[in-house]
Amino acid sequence: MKYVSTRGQAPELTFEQAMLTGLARDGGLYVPAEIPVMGHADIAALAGLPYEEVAFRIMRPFIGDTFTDEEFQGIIERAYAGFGHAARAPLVQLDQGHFLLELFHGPTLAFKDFAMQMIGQMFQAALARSGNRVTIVGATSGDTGSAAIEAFKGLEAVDVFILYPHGRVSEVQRRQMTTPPEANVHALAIEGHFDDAQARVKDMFNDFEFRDGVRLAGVNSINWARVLAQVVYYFTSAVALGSPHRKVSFTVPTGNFGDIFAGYIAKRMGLPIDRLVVATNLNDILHRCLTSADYTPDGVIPSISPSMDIQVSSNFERALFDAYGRDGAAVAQLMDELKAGGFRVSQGAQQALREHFDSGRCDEDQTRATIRRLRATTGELLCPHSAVGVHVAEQHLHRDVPMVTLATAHPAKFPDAVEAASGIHPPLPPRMADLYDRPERLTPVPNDLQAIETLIRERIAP
Ligand SMILES: Cc1ncc(COP(=O)(O)O)c(C=O)c1O
Ligand SMILES: N[C@@H](CCOP(=O)(O)O)C(=O)O
Repeated sequence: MKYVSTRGQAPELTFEQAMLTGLARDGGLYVPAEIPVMGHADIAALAGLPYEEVAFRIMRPFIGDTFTDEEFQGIIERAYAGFGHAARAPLVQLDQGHFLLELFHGPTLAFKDFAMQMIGQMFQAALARSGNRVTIVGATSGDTGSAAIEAFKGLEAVDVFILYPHGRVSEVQRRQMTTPPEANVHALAIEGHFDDAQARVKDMFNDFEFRDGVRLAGVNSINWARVLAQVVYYFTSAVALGSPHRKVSFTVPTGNFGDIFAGYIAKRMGLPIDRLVVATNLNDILHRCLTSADYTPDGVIPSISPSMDIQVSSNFERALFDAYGRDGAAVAQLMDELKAGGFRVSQGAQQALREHFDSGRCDEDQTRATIRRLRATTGELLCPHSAVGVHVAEQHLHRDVPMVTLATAHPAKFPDAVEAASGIHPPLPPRMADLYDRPERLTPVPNDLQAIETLIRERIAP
């Protein structure tokens, strides 16, 4: 299995190289050269299997000879051992034909744990074999950062630097990043919003002297391995609802387009997914683009679903690559236009996107009303991101096709917003009950590439 860049100018890599490389050297994102397709019988055979076994069968064709079967099984077992639910990703029925996929039973209470725990294990195994050290740099609007710190804290061969937008993550998210005492963890509070943090991370990858000097690695969803691990729960949930004998649709609270892109990969692999519905908050650039073809960021608006306060949606580039017939030059051109302000998707590419994706938007009042109503009617207490998903899903229900909405975070990560909407203060699980008492450690940084690179160099100096 080879991986190619969405901008067509970087060398093809193996899975292991793509995982450790992060961003391609031409600024693009790695994707598999070909998507392996699973037959009807192979998908049917997933019914009733433990999550770990499904994960093995789905991911195995993508990893080539990076790990033996035995090593890979061990990695998967260790990755999911710390999850607080035997099913790992349980399905709950909300209404006739509408289901919620709870993805918040991992160690940091968000869907990011599904991929980050896997990546942590895979990095450890690969680095132990090579004897190399890496410097991980990540951008977060709250959840990627805490999941990455949880997965990499205390590892000998890794320093992990997480840039989060100062004052724009929830207190629980911030404390999850700033309270781990391990010396290899560095929480950096950047002046600006998530798009600034993500842009600086990409700048660091595009500064080859810095990148090679510190052996930079990335754990944002620019890393293909992140997307791959998220493909698995589309299969477990669809099969539980009758696939491959029956079609299923998904609604995904979306920001950086990584999670929904994993659903698209599941569909390309043969899972009979009918619609993939992009659910956005006020930062609705993806909804606007899918409906009007215009992709022009117009400033991030802070919302009560802060993890989705994103206007430059990194993985949309992967979807555009396919929509433009895998024409790297066309994607590179669009990304240049984006740097200059924005771009328009061609008619053909928009049509190609709309073959798979629908979209919708949920404002702040609708988010609060959905949290309140779902608590009253189903007993389910939603986080604001999941509420955005449920609201949009409700506009896309079809009688004959079950809809699965992804519940991407635990309500206790956003207690103030949830309490304001529902009157209920969601408690943290007992293992985190002292989160508010633990000392915090963070470094404020300006939105300035040189300053951030200097700080990282100083911190990792022997
Ligand atoms: C809780 C939550 N929901 C939804 C999203 C959006 O996911 P994606 O960025 O993969 O579109 C995020 C951030 O990524 C998140 O943290
Ligand atoms: N919402 C994310 C933003 C980063 O997304 P990623 O999937 O590219 O890591 C977060 O919580 O940090």
